[in-house]
Amino acid sequence: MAEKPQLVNNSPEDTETDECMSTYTHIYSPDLLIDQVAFITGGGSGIGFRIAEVLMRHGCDTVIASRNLEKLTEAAKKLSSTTGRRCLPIAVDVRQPETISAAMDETLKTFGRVDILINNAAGNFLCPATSLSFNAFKTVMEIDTMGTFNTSKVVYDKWFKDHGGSIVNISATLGYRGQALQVHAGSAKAANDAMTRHLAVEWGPSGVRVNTVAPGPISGTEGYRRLGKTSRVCVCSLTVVSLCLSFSLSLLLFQVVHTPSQQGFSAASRCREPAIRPRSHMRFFSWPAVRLHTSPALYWSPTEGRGSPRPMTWNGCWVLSHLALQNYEQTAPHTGVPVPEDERLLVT
Ligand SMILES: CC/C=C\C/C=C\C/C=C\C/C=C\C/C=C\C/C=C\C=C\C(=O)SCCNC(=O)CCNC(=O)[C@H](O)C(C)(C)COP(=O)(O)OP(=O)(O)OC[C@H]1O[C@@H](n2cnc3c(N)ncnc32)[C@H](O)[C@@H]1OP(=O)(O)O
Ligand SMILES: NC(=O)C1=CN([C@@H]2O[C@H](COP(=O)(O)OP(=O)(O)OC[C@H]3O[C@@H](n4cnc5c(N)ncnc54)[C@H](OP(=O)(O)O)[C@@H]3O)[C@@H](O)[C@H]2O)C=CC1
Repeated sequence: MAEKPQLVNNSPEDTETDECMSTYTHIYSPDLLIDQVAFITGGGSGIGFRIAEVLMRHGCDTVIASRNLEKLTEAAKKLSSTTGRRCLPIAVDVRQPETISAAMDETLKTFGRVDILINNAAGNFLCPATSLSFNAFKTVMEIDTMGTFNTSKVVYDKWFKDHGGSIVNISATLGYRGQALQVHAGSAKAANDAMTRHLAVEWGPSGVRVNTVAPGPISGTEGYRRLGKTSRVCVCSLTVVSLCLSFSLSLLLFQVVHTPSQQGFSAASRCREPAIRPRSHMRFFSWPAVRLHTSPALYWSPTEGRGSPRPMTWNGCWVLSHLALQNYEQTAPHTGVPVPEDERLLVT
């Protein structure tokens, strides 16, 4: 009889810095992305850095692209020495399509292919609308929204159009209900969410999947630091914050590798209770709350439907990610063993 599939629960340590994790437990095969190539904007820090690390730990080579080449070079060294995979740092301003175009040329020359695009680069700061200059609003729209379009279009034209691929846009939940001091970032991310749906429909026939992951506040990141102490207390008052940069791990891998068709997966959350402990997340995300939609976009919205956003704990992300995978794939990660419907929420 096949061994009963179980999810492991080995959380990595929390960290406040852009260092690779000192230990790592694979929940999927280490070879899952072997010899694939990911182009990650903003991959030199924060969430983008962690995404690069996780993909590389599964056999992927990466390009990390942003404005600060010194920072990228440092990050690439850390990533390569920890994972044994290649990481190419390239200076890019996503507001300037010609820099992205040159970066793609360099990527194809070095690696010969691109399989995954992570649109993670963004800019944000807290500012009330009344104090926000026209240029400040425009700057955030240009980095977050134009930047996402620019990069997607260049990568599509130069490679995905003929070879297919997977685009994952890093969004944010702050615009779902409206947050003070965030009209610029909320508007930009909302536009990106719409862009995700449109491009998924248009480019699906070329074998390109376009999805969104929308995190709530993630501690240990620049975005989180920029909230400032007072705002952090407002946002996090009920929750023990823990780093969950690794949220990207299983969910992104699941998305980029396992979603078989143009139609993606929508994990629309409806949180009705304090979601602090993993068990809450289990109920919260239990079937059929995690459900398949015909929408091509994936929205992981751990704070949607709540009065105020709260940081997702690592364990919550862990559970959510596995639920997403299990419910969609109906197989256990790593083993491929089919998961009986009544046993899909196993967590050890
Ligand atoms: C009473 C209420 C109490 C509490 C509030 C409660 C809740 C808080 C609200 C919501 C929080 C809820 C959840 C949020 C949780 C987490 C965050 C979620 C999402 C995070 C999204 C992110 O994107 S995080 C990414 C963070 N990292 C970065 O931003 C790094 C990159 N950033 C930059 O490079 C710069 O900061 C930049 C974005 C400004 C771009 O740089 P550059 O191109 O060089 O532009 P500049 O020339 O410097 O500036 C352009 C114009 O913008 C104006 N500006 C710049 N900074 C500010 C600022 N801090 N405040 C206001 N305006 C600013 C600048 O002056 C320029 O405008 P001019 O008119 O002067 O030209
Ligand atoms: N932190 C959080 O709590 C949350 C974050 N997010 C999203 O996660 C993503 C990462 O944020 P986080 O890790 O916090 O922040 P970081 O500041 O670490 O990441 C943003 C990255 O974008 C790059 N970048 C900024 N502007 C440009 C540009 N014009 N061209 C190219 N690259 C650029 C920066 O590098 P460089 O300076 O070298 O250009 C930086 O590496 C963002 O999309 C953010 O909106 C969403 C919800 C919550």
